[in-house]
Amino acid sequence: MSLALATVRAGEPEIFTSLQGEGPSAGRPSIFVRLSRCNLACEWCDTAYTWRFSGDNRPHRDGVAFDRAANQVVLDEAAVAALILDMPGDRLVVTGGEPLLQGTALARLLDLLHAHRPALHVEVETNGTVAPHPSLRPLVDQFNISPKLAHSGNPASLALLPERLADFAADACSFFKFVIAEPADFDEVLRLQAEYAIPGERLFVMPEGTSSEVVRLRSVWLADLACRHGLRFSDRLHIHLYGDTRGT
Ligand SMILES: C[S@@+](CC[C@H](N)C(=O)[O-])C[C@H]1O[C@@H](n2cnc3c(N)ncnc32)[C@H](O)[C@@H]1O
Ligand SMILES: Nc1nc2[nH]cc(C(=O)O)c2c(=O)[nH]1
Ligand code: SF4
Ligand SMILES: [Mg+2]
Repeated sequence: MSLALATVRAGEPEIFTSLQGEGPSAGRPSIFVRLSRCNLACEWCDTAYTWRFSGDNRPHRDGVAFDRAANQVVLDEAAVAALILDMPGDRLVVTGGEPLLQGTALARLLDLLHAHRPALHVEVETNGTVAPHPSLRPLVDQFNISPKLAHSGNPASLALLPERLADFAADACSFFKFVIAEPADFDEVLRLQAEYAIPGERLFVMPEGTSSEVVRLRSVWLADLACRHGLRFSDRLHIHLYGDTRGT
């Protein structure tokens, strides 16, 4: 089995250390591993290089066809584990692309890592459309679920799957993180919160943006809305620190 990973440059997997920039663990030094491929196609995706291989931006149920574009490298789990174990730290963030599309291979990777680092805390960033593979679920401490709202450009029939959202909403290890571009997007969050009974403690709103200035400008009114509705606010620390740079 092997894993398809995103790259920071041709052939070099995107595995890096940075502060977790978003969500409940923001500010914590973490090792990141970014997998490639996605089953959605958000118009404002800040990592489109992980899935835009074919040039065809329409959402795909089963992900775009793999090809060995410069944006992807395929490695076996043992090689990926060795690269990660070479880096200090007990927190891992698995992201992508949509990492849960490679659930079984990811479970094998986490098994290898846990054997060497039993205290490893694992977070998975996911769009909330894919059920974690049964072998994967016990190996993950925290899911950061970012369901895609209408402004992402994905049809709700692909992006907002009731069964998936209900399962994650019922799981105390899952934290929701909704990307907001306009105040009207907030209304959609409130509807989903009511529909799936997501507690405010596990619901973050986060400004859309890949520059510090845009994130800051959107944060002003978004923070006010979060306060008024008892929801948590997530900044994008890495954007303020490094801008829109691969591997940060
Ligand atoms: C690149 S995605 C990868 C994981 C998964 N595909 C998902 O969407 O959750 C990682 C996180 O970045 C967020 N994101 C992507 N592009 C963004 C943008 N332009 N502004 C704000 N957040 C963005 C996603 O919503 C998600 O929370
Ligand atoms: N520093 C940093 N924090 C992050 N939190 C979630 C990220 C992601 O791309 O999933 C991310 C990222 O790309 N960089
Ligand atoms: S689901 Fe995540 S990786 Fe996929 S297009 Fe949207 S933001 Fe990008
Ligand atoms: Mg990112």
